[in-house]
Amino acid sequence: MQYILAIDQGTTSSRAIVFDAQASVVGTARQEFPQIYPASGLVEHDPEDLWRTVVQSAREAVSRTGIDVADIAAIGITNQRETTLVWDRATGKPIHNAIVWQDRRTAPLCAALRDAGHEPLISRTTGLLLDPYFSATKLRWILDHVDGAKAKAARGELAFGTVDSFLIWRLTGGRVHATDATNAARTMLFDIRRGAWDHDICNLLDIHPSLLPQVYDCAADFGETTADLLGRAIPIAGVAGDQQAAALGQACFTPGMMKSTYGTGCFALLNTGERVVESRHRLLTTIAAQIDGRRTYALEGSIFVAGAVVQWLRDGLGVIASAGEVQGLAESADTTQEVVLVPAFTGLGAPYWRPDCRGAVFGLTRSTGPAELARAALASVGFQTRDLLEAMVADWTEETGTATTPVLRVDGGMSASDWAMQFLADITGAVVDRPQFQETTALGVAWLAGMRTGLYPDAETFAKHWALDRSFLPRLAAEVRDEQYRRWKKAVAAAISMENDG
Ligand SMILES: Nc1ncnc2c1ncn2[C@@H]1O[C@H](COP(=O)(O)OP(=O)(O)O)[C@@H](O)[C@H]1O
Ligand SMILES: O=P(O)(O)OC[C@H](O)CO
Repeated sequence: MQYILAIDQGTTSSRAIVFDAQASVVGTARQEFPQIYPASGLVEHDPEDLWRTVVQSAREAVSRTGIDVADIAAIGITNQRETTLVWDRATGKPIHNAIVWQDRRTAPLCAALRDAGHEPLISRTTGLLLDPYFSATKLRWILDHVDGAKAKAARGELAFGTVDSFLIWRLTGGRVHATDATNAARTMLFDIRRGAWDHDICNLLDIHPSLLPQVYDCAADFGETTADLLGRAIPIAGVAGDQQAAALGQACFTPGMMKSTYGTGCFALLNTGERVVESRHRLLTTIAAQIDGRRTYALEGSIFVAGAVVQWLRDGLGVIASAGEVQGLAESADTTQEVVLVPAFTGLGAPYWRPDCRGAVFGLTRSTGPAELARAALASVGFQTRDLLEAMVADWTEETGTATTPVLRVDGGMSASDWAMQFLADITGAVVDRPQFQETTALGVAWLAGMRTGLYPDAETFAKHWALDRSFLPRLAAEVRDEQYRRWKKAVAAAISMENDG
């Protein structure tokens, strides 16, 4: 028993990685799947695409390594969070496409709940804000819009879950309906202090308790896969939302440590240890991990569009053929043009929380071209991170009484761009550390599963594996940095002022 199979079901692709006993990668496989955009602000995934790509990539990763399946000690599952599925318990078939975390269709319901004065209870209990980002209102939407769903839910015939739950259900042949505390913390139905579903919020949203999965530690017994999937039953021993898993993979085990992941979106997590820090600056409070029944917490800043802006340059504008080309194009930009791009394609996340805001570009001239747009696109990710970092430092300083800017441990597809990472350091004034090993999300959940099965060591020993690839130091003078940031804030304010204005 010397391998761990990590499944990373992300927003744009499903990945499977086999790790050996030293937590080194011995095999990987990845499959993309289609994004479904039914209308502006709406994003769905076909659940069968999620399932198919997970199974295929797991099989491919295992067969590429040539290892004996009997040597896989356990599986770890990490996933895009908040994305909401409801399936029929009898057939295992979802009753609607998965509604993806980016989807804004429940903005009116969130606004109605806010107007009715429910936000304080929800924030205090769940650590979240009333935003369509989270699962609860998406679940309500499915129950309200699928014929017969409410009656079936009342009869206990339906199951709700985030992607981890759906995968666990399918992998175990419908025997286990479970999730872990980090995923539960993203539903807006979970009391993060008590570590239990909150009856008041469930009642408020009319969510029948039979819909909800059992909530376990991140390293726990989540059942065994059916033998037909990989040739042998394998225990599922670790589960965590992908951003929490990345924080573990980045070895952010100590309060004050921070990671920032640049995938489709950007998610920055600051470890606050056992403290539940209530943000005064519109960040989220979330469960960072639950191990041996002990919960640790994080402050989180969530940005909906990071690498997705590069995808837009590639697929929407067609100015690059692959994501890797964006840096060269950005470097060729005329730097005297001060183009600012606010990529609010699916609204603005932290700290603005404006689901109805849409993107905008400022400073266009007759000679603005693809290079200037590419530069502005990469820069927008740095500016958005500064928004988060300012809020985080303020919250953490108020909590601890010490003002320090944390080092940013970065990862995710976009962190491959040296230009973007240097700009990030320049505009935030923070040191940006990129590790050698980039699959931190898979590594984090592999650690949970491996620790549970006795293959991997405790956190402290595991943290020693973290190795630096490159450190980006801030080079801009503070006045220049602040002037550029001031223009960004003006651009965001202008984009917000256009909200609902066509
Ligand atoms: N060299 C690069 N420069 C900038 N962005 C990149 C680069 N390579 C990938 N990306 C972006 O990173 C994202 C993919 O990162 P990944 O961590 O795989 O995301 P996810 O888990 O959300 O699917 C894509 O949005 C892509 O545009
Ligand atoms: O799949 P990713 O890497 O885009 O992460 C998505 C987040 O979990 C959404 O909260």
